[in-house]
Amino acid sequence: MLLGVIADDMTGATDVALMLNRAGMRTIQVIGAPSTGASSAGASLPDADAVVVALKSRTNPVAEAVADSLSACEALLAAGAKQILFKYCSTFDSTAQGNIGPVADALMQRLGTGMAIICPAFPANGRSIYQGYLFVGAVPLHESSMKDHPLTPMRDSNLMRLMGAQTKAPVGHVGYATVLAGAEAVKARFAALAGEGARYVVTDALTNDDLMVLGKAVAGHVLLTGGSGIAMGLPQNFREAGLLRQRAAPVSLSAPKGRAGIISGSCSTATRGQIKAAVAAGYPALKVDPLALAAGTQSAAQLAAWALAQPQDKPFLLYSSDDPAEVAAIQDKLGRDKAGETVEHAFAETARLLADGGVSKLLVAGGETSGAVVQGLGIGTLEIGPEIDPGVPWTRVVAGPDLVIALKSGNFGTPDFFLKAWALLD
Ligand SMILES: Nc1ncnc2c1ncn2[C@@H]1O[C@H](COP(=O)(O)OP(=O)(O)OP(=O)(O)O)[C@@H](O)[C@H]1O
Ligand SMILES: O=C(O)[C@@H](O)C(=O)CO
Repeated sequence: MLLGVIADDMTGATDVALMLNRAGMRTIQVIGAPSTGASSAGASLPDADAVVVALKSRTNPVAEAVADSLSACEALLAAGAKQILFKYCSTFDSTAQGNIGPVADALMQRLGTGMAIICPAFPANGRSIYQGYLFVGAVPLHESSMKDHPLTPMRDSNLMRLMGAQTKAPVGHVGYATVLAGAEAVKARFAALAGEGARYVVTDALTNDDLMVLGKAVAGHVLLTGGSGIAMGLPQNFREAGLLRQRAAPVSLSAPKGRAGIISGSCSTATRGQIKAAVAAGYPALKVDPLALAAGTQSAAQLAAWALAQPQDKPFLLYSSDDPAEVAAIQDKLGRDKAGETVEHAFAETARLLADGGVSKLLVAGGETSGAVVQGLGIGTLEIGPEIDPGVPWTRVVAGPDLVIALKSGNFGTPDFFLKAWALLD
């Protein structure tokens, strides 16, 4: 293994795995922190150029997030990783308590390094950094829909301040003019900032070319932190060092015979648009009611039975997705956590019943929903397939039931995502 990645959520993990796979690294995603009890922790990881460990550490208690990230790091190092990337969200999802700062601090200490880059930029999905401010499309992060995120509301866009609130370590900045001047200029700026005592460095990046420059500049860094964009330039470093052969990214994936379906617990604007398009295209669709689930008048068994009874010419769609006012009303009645858990639990159980019933091609929308479904299906390892849209690949289950599955971040994908994804399957 060349590169080890620790991702703080499930869909973020497939996002970065896709980025590496596209750039020519054979990448495997494993679910959960591998056990480090045994001295041979790395032996439990699959053989690949890059391994992405998908954690659920974005919003859990800080101590747990740190412990899981360190376990993952240990296993990746034991398997031979030469560089570690801590992957968080391209919208820097976190609070003043963490978990980005504390996890990065712990990894920095474990890896014995004095500096790490901070780069959530992902231009293909509209995330760019200028003067250290993170933008989502045309607006600064704190003006985007992330300002109202239920768990990690982002009310500032300045990455130096956001990171500064989560760590005691000084945070510096590499401006855009330096990035435009190339990798050597960036390296010189890193050295100057290190001399001034900086331990984290926010880097401006507006385009994929900028990410390639930054990727080159961090070739010698043992720890990187960022979104999937910063992974773009890393395979080339390994190739130039003679450690990686040229390899074409997959353009399709052969899927096992069986039914196709969609499960969506994501309530994002993007997902709701994608559901609208699927319903308009005549996909059989059933809206799941969290209140009925909580009251026991709707159940996973009923959802699965409905889905398996639908004609097979179009994928079925099970969705709890709703607009913010409806979600707020349900949260008022059930409590926010109970509402989320009720839906996630139902979808996890439904997915298990669907796989038992012959479903072999599944699209899942939403990070938390994906985590629950992957757990419900007992998936241990995923191999990365072709890109459906930036940040969202098809994957094949390697350890677990025989199926192909795509895990879509709430905010990702074009409006016809649920319609076009199937064309990439053989
Ligand atoms: N109708 C609903 N009312 C209340 N909560 C809901 C409803 N539908 C889904 N949920 C819950 O809302 C949460 C949605 O989070 P999820 O991470 O799956 O989607 P997302 O936030 O759009 O995606 P991402 O994290 O990838 O951006 C889940 O906990 C889900 O169970
Ligand atoms: O970086 C992103 O935006 C995504 O990979 C993600 O982490 C969504 O949860």
